[in-house]
Amino acid sequence: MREVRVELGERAYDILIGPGALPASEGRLRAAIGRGRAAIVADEAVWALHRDVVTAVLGDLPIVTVPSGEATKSWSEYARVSEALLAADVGRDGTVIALGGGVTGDLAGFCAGTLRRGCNLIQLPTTLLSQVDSSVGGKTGINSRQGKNLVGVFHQPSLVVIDTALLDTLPDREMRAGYAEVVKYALLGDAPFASWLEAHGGDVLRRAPAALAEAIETSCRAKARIVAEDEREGGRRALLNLGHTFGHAIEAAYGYDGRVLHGEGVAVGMAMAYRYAEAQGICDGAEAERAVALIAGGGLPTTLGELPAEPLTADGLLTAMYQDKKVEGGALTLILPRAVGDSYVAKSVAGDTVRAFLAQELAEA
Ligand SMILES: NC(=O)c1ccc[n+]([C@@H]2O[C@H](COP(=O)([O-])OP(=O)(O)OC[C@H]3O[C@@H](n4cnc5c(N)ncnc54)[C@H](O)[C@@H]3O)[C@@H](O)[C@H]2O)c1
Ligand SMILES: O=C(O)C(=O)C[C@@H](O)[C@H](O)[C@H](O)COP(=O)(O)O
Ligand SMILES: [Zn+2]
Repeated sequence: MREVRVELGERAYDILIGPGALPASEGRLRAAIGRGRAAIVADEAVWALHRDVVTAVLGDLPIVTVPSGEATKSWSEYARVSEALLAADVGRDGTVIALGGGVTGDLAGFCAGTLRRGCNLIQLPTTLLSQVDSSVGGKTGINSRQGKNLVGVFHQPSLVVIDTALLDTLPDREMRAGYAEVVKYALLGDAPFASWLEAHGGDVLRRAPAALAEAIETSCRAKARIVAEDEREGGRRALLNLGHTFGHAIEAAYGYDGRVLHGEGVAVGMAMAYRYAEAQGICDGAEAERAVALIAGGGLPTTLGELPAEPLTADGLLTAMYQDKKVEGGALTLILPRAVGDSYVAKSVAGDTVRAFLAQELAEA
């Protein structure tokens, strides 16, 4: 089994990666749970598919299932799940075990972070996206009417167990959506990884075990390094948001109804960040082209025109972008690429310039 440590002092934890990592980690899971009461919060589709392997390892714990899909990151599910955990007697010394993709992990993590002012959290991610990104780093939360992830807390897990065998049942579209976040690590700061993905991305998407484990470990190492340097996004962690200011605005415009998945919004958002940077003279055209090709090579959309028909407007998208948590002093912050494998945090980005860019993107869609 591969192991990655997130070096966060007294909140440090391990990420265990591999096919069969879940059954192989029984002892580590029991130690992480300790003596308090534990309960599982599970995506209902994942529970139906994988309950046997989970109960074989964890026994018959109280289980709270949540509906599959982004709409679950809501106030109503936050209230319902929190009440169910309290009813199951999960104490401050207790543990919430999140089983599912990023939706379940973000929601269950937020419940754990606020239940009795914070209890233990274990992440058992079951999508490629959650295995390379959302289960690590402690960002938890829900969406609000105003936008994406606007209510939440930083709450680190005490253990992350990534059983890559669980991906065998993941639909191909979800594999591609998770691959967008894999490509993100390459684009934001790892040019050799970009070259590796150009050669082996197809193997990752086909779930070839060696390529999959390599991509997941490389992604988790990249995220662990950045999170250890800047846990609460005071600076460098914002790089992990490459493509997300555009992407979150796109997701909001589609109403979180499943037509545009998070990874798909991020894919288009990253391509837009490269085109924006090229238009501003920050990034060379050939580099932007290479980045967009890497994203498209994963079977992902790179333009607004490839998304389902929806009456998007530049003003609507820009308004959503101003809900971004990176806004400072009323001005946009964007993660902008200089090249493949090199991006930086750009503050005080002029809204008018972005509006004109959005109008251009929509005109070409
Ligand atoms: N906290 C973070 O740092 C962070 C990072 C990236 C993304 N996110 C969030 O993660 C969410 C997206 O997560 P996601 O892409 O995992 O989506 P998801 O949780 O909605 O899961 C995608 C779909 O796959 C199904 N599924 C999950 N595991 C399966 C399996 N093994 N077999 C079959 N089906 C399975 C689910 O039922 C669901 O329909 C977004 O809300 C995004 O904002 C958070
Ligand atoms: O962990 C981070 O930091 C990230 O930005 C990872 C992103 O992939 C993820 O989508 C995150 O939830 C976005 O964070 P937000 O702060 O923009 O809500
Ligand atoms: Zn993301």
